[in-house]
Amino acid sequence: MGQRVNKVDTAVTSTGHRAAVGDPVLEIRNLSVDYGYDDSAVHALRDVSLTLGVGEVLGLAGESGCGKSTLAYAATRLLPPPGVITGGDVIFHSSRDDRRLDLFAMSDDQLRASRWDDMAIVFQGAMNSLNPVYRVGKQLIDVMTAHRPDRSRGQHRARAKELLEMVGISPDRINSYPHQLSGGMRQRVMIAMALALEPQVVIMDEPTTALDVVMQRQIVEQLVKLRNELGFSVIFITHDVSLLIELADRIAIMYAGQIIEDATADDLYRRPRHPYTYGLLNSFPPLHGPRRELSGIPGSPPDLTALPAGCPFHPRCPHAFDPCDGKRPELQGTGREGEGHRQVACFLHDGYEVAVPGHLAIAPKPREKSS
Ligand SMILES: Nc1ncnc2c1ncn2[C@@H]1O[C@H](COP(=O)(O)OP(=O)(O)OP(=O)(O)O)[C@@H](O)[C@H]1O
Repeated sequence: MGQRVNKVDTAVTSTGHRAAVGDPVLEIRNLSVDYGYDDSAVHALRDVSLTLGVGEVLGLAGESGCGKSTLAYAATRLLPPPGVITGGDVIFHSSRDDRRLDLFAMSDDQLRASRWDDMAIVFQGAMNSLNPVYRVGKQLIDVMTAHRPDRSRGQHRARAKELLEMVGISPDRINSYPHQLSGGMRQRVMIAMALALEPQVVIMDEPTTALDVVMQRQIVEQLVKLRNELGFSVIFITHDVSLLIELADRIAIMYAGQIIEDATADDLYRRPRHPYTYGLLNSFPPLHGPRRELSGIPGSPPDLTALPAGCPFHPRCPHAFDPCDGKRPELQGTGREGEGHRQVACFLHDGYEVAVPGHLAIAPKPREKSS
């Protein structure tokens, strides 16, 4: 039924993560978004570039307010006012039929046809967006009927049952109303809905945040299983980087509207390069391994209407030195052997490694602040 991963080399690492970033399915290039205009504009995204590979699970993490949801809304052209896209492109490459879609150049009709079919989105609090007066089966069938009017209701009903089963819900729940399902089950229904038309990209914004840890874990495991079976690509947004270490192939860390580090999940976990990544890893308890003391990140993110000069993290950074308050570091490769993919926006990254207690013992080599 679903498309299988057969186009890309998806080498699986010892931890089960896929290592390769295959052909791109979604390219976000230099995307910038403001809320409002002029001096009071909130610069929610600044020059964000991110590529999602075919079959890849890309995690996007960062503190609240760093722009994760804005990225999801803007990249799918669902940004509500007063959000304004001030620059950039989003390109979708269909690996099924070699279509290349420039999302910002598409008409509304083209966008409507592409949504759910090419890209599906599960937004924050989606489980509460099921219509309480309709049975879940009807809601699944309605989405499919709108996009596949040539198929019979019987076919859609059979597919709805299959989808429920795929996400771990008994197919006889097709006649249940949303209030008859637990929060976890409602969230699974939303995932089933997102997968109904076999999209190539699924964007999930904090899909498990409202659920307890056990349920979160089950849903994440299910998602990985489905991705392995069906081969879709995922952008998974969360503030919980520990969850991403378990789930994602690659993780991009956002701070103040920018990507500040982008690396495979293994690399990010073992060798975080950006001091903010280090702080973030040290703010959440690991799902596995020994307990450790969590220190968090002192201070708070900057006001996005008046960003500090230089690196936006420098006022909170314990390692800030000369260039940090004057020049904005670019997101760039580290140039290190074996780190072909990793990118980091930090003046320290060259020849510098930080260690996260409880994550990995690499001796930190902090540089002295120059006087
Ligand atoms: N409608 C709006 N008007 C003005 N500013 C907004 C609006 N929506 C979001 N913002 C601002 O844009 C920035 C990015 O918000 P966004 O919701 O994208 O962050 P986030 O990382 O997804 O946060 P969270 O994890 O809390 O969902 C924040 O500073 C937020 O205050």
